[in-house]
Order: sequence, then structure tokens, then C-alpha cells
Amino acid sequence: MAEVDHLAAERATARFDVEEMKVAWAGSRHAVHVADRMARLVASDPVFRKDNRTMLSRKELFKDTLRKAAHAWKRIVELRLTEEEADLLRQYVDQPGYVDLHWGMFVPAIKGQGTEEQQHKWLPLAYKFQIIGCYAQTELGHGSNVQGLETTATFDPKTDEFVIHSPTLTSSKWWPGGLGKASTHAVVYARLITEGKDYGIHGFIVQLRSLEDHSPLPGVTLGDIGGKFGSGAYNSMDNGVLRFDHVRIPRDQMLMRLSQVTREGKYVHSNVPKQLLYGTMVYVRQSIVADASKALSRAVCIAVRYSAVRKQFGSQDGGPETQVLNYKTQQSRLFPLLASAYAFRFVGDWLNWLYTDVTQKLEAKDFSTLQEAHACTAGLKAVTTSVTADAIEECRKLCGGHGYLNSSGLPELFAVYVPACTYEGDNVVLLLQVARILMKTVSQLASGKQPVGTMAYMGKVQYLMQCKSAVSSAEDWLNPDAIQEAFEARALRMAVNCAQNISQAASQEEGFYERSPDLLEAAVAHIQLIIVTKFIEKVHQEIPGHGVKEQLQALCNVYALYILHKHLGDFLATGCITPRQGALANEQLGKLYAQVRPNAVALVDAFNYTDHYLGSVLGRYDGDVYPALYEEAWKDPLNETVVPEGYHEYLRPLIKQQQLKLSRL
Ligand SMILES: CCCCCCCC/C=C\C/C=C/C(=O)SCCNC(=O)CCNC(=O)[C@H](O)C(C)(C)COP(=O)(O)OP(=O)(O)OC[C@H]1O[C@@H](n2cnc3c(N)ncnc32)[C@H](O)[C@@H]1OP(=O)(O)O
Ligand SMILES: Cc1cc2nc3c(=O)[nH]c(=O)nc-3n(C[C@H](O)[C@H](O)[C@H](O)COP(=O)(O)OP(=O)(O)OC[C@H]3O[C@@H](n4cnc5c(N)ncnc54)[C@H](O)[C@@H]3O)c2cc1C
Repeated sequence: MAEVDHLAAERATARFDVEEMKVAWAGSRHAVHVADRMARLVASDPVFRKDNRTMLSRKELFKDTLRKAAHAWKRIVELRLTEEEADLLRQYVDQPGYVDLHWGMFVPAIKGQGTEEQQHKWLPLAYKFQIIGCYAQTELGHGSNVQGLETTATFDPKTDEFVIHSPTLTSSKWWPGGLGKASTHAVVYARLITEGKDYGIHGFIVQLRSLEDHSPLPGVTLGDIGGKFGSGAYNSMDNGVLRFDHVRIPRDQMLMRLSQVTREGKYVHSNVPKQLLYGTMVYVRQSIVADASKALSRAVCIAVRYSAVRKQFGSQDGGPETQVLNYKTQQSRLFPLLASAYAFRFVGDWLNWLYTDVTQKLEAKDFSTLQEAHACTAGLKAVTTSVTADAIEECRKLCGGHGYLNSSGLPELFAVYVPACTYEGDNVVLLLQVARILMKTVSQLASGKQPVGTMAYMGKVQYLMQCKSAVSSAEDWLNPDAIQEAFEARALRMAVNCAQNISQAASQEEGFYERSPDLLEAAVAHIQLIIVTKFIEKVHQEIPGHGVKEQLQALCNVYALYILHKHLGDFLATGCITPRQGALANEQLGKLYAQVRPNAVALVDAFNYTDHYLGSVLGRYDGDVYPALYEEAWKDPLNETVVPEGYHEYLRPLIKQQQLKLSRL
């Protein structure tokens, strides 16, 4: 704990029990303790140092990532960490690397799409790191359109093998993390061809590199795809390129849980939906939602603490200046992001529950909730990552000039985070998937089919299409029913408007294409409704700890009313609320900000992040920002010499030349 606490006065104003809020945030007392232990284990280990990361060359950074991954594994084995502890330890190491894809996609792909026999063979090797795997789906020419992939896997009955081939330049695998330099194996997605027929995309386990000397196997061309956005950041990851020249693999390396090819070359599809092939993506999308709250809460923690320390203006007589956190504009930009961090945390927990529930049903051959899982994971992934990426950048601006320094931690956090809007499905492409499901649901309403799950509200179509909000005072907006009704009516009316417009087009497809910008907005409205609903449900639960429930209630209202204020056009255009009710919502929002203000620092303390994990001189727990900024500057390699390299080559001759010219005048 810090010796000087510049934020002590802020912490003293909190009107709730921070320790209990930590429990509400982490999910349980056990979760707080485990996270605490793992975070401190990482923070106290010099191998996991990360303050010099943005100053390393790409090669040094990659080697540093390999070192950290190996050291993390050593500690996991030595300390016999559980799976939960190991996951947390890796999270706190906080450096993207091949292990993310190995554990996050390679292993889940084999678990989800491999037969029991295949799992028995491959998983123990992966669990002990005897092989390192990645997920090779995207190609140079095809990412979003999975059905358009070109790599082929042609069955050869003579040898009982598949021949994996990259027929064109655009079929080169391109982007897979861990592929460029680290992986020995990949789950490769390719078009299955047998008996002269193309059966579409399937997964195959392919060995890429020798287990003796790591050199690529015959017929395999491999490399890294090059530097990426920002310094440090995602450049620790070896996103790779891969080409196959008629590489042969045994037939039993096709992942055969969903469909099989027999020894004779017959294609057999089990009686399951073909979309189960996309299962690994669904799994990762749900985990990305949980990650969004982590990235967002880190940025918000930095911006809140620094805003409490930073002072500007407001002093007439040489007295202290005003903390920038006291400016209403700072609050109106920052507190909705604080509320969003909590909102994403709780919707992430719910999504994890939904995913587990759907997985259990799938195992019992009940596929009825597959569409719900797809819509929720795709939509929530899209909305939470887009909001988080924008919010990190907003937090940088909220920290003024110092936010632009690498030592603030925000530039790197942004650069690492922003590709989440693209990977695991481009956000627009994913929202259009949600919109498609919304349109299908609207079209089924007429036939009396009752929507279920998160679409159930659409069943109240008669009421929601004509209801009028009863709000008549600012306080009325604190009623969760008023909020819920306004959000449901807005989402449904936007979806119905789109459906009506599409129905006037020459064809459904043409109408969907023409109306896709409106469909995106309808999908966002539906997803925001889910987030608001899950936050309201959370606050309705019993939540122990002095003042904890009240704070969460306030944050829930901030989140909902901020969205209402920001998207006021939607609510007005659909006639869900009147301009006066919109103004009342904004009035209430201002009151809520005042309520959050004395609790702001304690609310970010509840995230329980170590200074190591935050990686920010501005977000330090003790708020002792200026000495840290000053010290950090001297660590820059440019300051290793007083006179810079290049002085004698470029600066001195220039200055001397000018002096000579002047002396001639
Ligand atoms: C804890 C571990 C965490 C580790 C995380 C590590 C992170 C490391 C960082 C980065 C890793 C990044 C990895 C990657 O990016 S991997 C590559 C990801 N690629 C994509 O996401 C591609 C996106 N494209 C698609 O998913 C699909 O092409 C599509 C959904 C856009 C379109 O699919 P298509 O087959 O063409 O289908 P249709 O649109 O015609 O739909 C048909 C039908 O299928 C339904 N459906 C589509 N997807 C799914 C699904 N996933 N699940 C269930 N159902 C699905 C769709 O709704 C249609 O249904 P219908 O109308 O009833 O027929
Ligand atoms: C950091 C990073 C890590 C990655 N890791 C992996 C990995 O491990 N394994 C792997 O297989 N892949 C990986 N990928 C690839 C990633 O999954 C794809 O980049 C992603 O799915 C987007 O596909 P794309 O690049 O083809 O984009 P495109 O689809 O080409 O998108 C370009 C633009 O077109 C728009 N667009 C596309 N289709 C439509 C449509 N139907 N309607 C309207 N607009 C559309 C998009 O919104 C976007 O604006 C990674 C990517 C990144 C950036």
C-alpha cells in the first residue's frame, strides 16, 4: 500500500463499503481473493516487468513475450495452479502472445469439433505444451465471409489422406495469432473435397513445424505478417501468413465431431446444425464481452484517479485550483464510461451463464437456443468492443496532454484493444447478423409465434407499438419500469420500421441491403436493451454491503439515461418519449452525476487493480502522479546521453553553417 495517499480525501468521501463492492465486481469473495493473489504474484516478479515495453524493438518485444510465456508456464507448474488461477495469472501478465490463441482457440476448437478419440489424442499434448496450436481461418482475400475461404482439403482414398493446398495468393492464411513464429500446429479451416464434390468449410489439425528444430515442414510456407498499429501493443503477437503446397495429413486429422469422411471417401454429416462449425467463434465472442469490461475499467480507473489529482483554474487569490473531476463536463464524459464498465461486467457474467446453458443443451442435442446464443454473443461483442475502444480514446483525452504519453498506459491500451472491433467478426458484419435475426423474429410475429429469450419483449408488440411513457418528472426516470418500457418500445419500433421498409423493396435481400444502415441502428438498440435489462436485473438481486446496492442502482440509471440522452433521436423519432421527457432524463442524469462524484475514486478502487496491471503513472493508487511522470521521462532511451546521437552528423554542421552565413553578413 502507498505511503502517501494523495487520494485519501477522495476515498474518505465514499458512501459505500469498497471491500463489498470488490465482491460485487469480481462475482464472489473467492474470486476477489484469487484475483488478488495472482495479480500480486505477477506484480512482484521482475520477469513480468512491462514498463519498458514500448521502447523495445519488435524482435526484442517478441523475445520478451516468449520469455514471459515460458516463465508464466514455469510458475503455473511449480505452484500447481488451478485452471482458474492460471487463466488469471496469464491475464495479469498482460502481454498478447501465442498462448492466448493456444488456450483461447486451438484447444476449444478441438474440444468443440473433435471426436472423443481426437480429443483424447490431441488435448493432452496441448495441455502439456508438447505442441503449440493456433486457429487458422482467415485468408488474405477472405475474412468475414467464412463460406468464401479458398484453401482446399481434398481427400485421397488411395493413401487415406487429405491434401491441404493453397490454390491462390488470396487463399494464403493471413492474420492467425501465434502462427507467424511460435505454433507447431494449427486448426486449419478449408473446403472439404471428396469424390469430386465440394462440401464446404471444415476444420483440420495440421502440423506446421518440426517438433525437433521448429523448421517448417515440407510444403509449408510460414512467416509473420509485419508490424501493427502502435508501439509495443499487439506487436508482441506473431500474427502470421501460411501457404500449403499439397501438404498431406492423415484422414483422422479432420475434426470429425460434426461430420466425417469414411475410409472410402463418403461424406457423412451428423444430424446437427452446420453452424456448430462456428462454435469456437461463439465461445471467444462471449469471452471478449467479459474482456471489454476489463479494458474499459482499466482506462476509466486511470482517468478517474488522474482527474481527482489534476487541478486547473478556479482560483482567484492564489489558493488551490479546481480538481478537473469537479468540472461538470468532465463528469458528463467520464461517469457514463464508469457506468458502462459496470454494465459490461454484469452483462458479461450473464452472457457467460447463457453460453454455459446453451452448451449443455447442445450436448443433449437440443439446438433450440443456438440462434439466441449467436445473436447475443455477436451483438454484445460488437457493441461492447466498439464502446470500449472509443472510451479508451476518450479517457486519453480526459487526461489532457499527459494522457498522450506512453507512461499514461492509455496509448498502448488503445492500440492493443482496438482490433477487438475487427477480430472474431467485424462489428458491422456481426450487427447485421443480429439484424437478420430481428427481421426474422418480426416476420414471425404475424403468425403468432411467441419470441423467446432476449427477444421475448417483441411478443408485446401490440402494447409496445403504441405505448406512451408516463414520465412527468425527472425523478420518474429512476423507475426501472419506465426505463425498461422506453428501451423496449424504441428497439421494437426501430425493428418494425426496418421490416416495413424492407417489405416494400423488390425482394427481401434487396430491401435488407438498401436498409442496412438503419438495420445496424436497430440491432444496436436491441443490444443496448439487453445491457440495460441485465443491469436492472442485477440491481434487483440481493447485494450485501453498506451502500453497495445504492451505488450500483445509481450507475445503472446513469448507464440507461446516458444511452437515452445520446440516442435521443431514436426515442423521439419512434415516438416512445416526448422532447420534454427527453429533457427530464437529461436533468436526472445531471443529478446522478452529482451523486456519483464523491464515490468516483472508490468505485474505481473496487476494480482492485494493482499498479503493475494498470501500467499507468496517471492511474497510480497513491495519486502521486507528478514525481512518477518526471522520473519516467528520464528512463527514455533518448535521455541516455545528454547530447543526442546525430548531433555531430546533423545538428552541429547545420548550426555551424548558419553561424558561418551570419558571420559573412
Ligand atoms: C478465454 C479465451 C479468450 C481468448 C481470446 C483470445 C483473443 C485473441 C485475439 C484475437 C483472436 C482472433 C481470432 C479471429 O479473429 S478468428 C476468425 C474470426 N472470424 C470471424 O469471426 C468471421 C465472421 N464471419 C462469420 O462468422 C460468418 O461468416 C457470418 C456469420 C458472418 C456469416 O456466415 P454464413 O455461414 O455465411 O451464414 P449466413 O449469414 O447465411 O447465416 C446462415 C445461418 O447461420 C446462422 N449463424 C451464423 N453464424 C452462426 C453462429 N456462429 N452460431 C449459430 N448460428 C449462426 C445465421 O443466423 C443463419 O441462420 P438462419 O437465418 O436461421 O439460416
Ligand atoms: C489483431 C487481429 C488478430 C486476428 N487473429 C486471427 C486469428 O487468430 N485467426 C484468424 O483466423 N483470424 C484472425 N484475425 C482475422 C479477423 O478475424 C478478420 O480480420 C475479421 O474477421 C474481419 O474480416 P476482414 O479482415 O475480412 O474484414 P472485411 O470483411 O474485409 O472488412 C472490411 C470492411 O468491409 C465491411 N464489410 C464486410 N462485409 C460486409 C457486409 N456483408 N456488409 C457490410 N459491410 C461489410 C466491414 O464492416 C469493414 O468495414 C485477426 C485479425 C486481427 C486484426
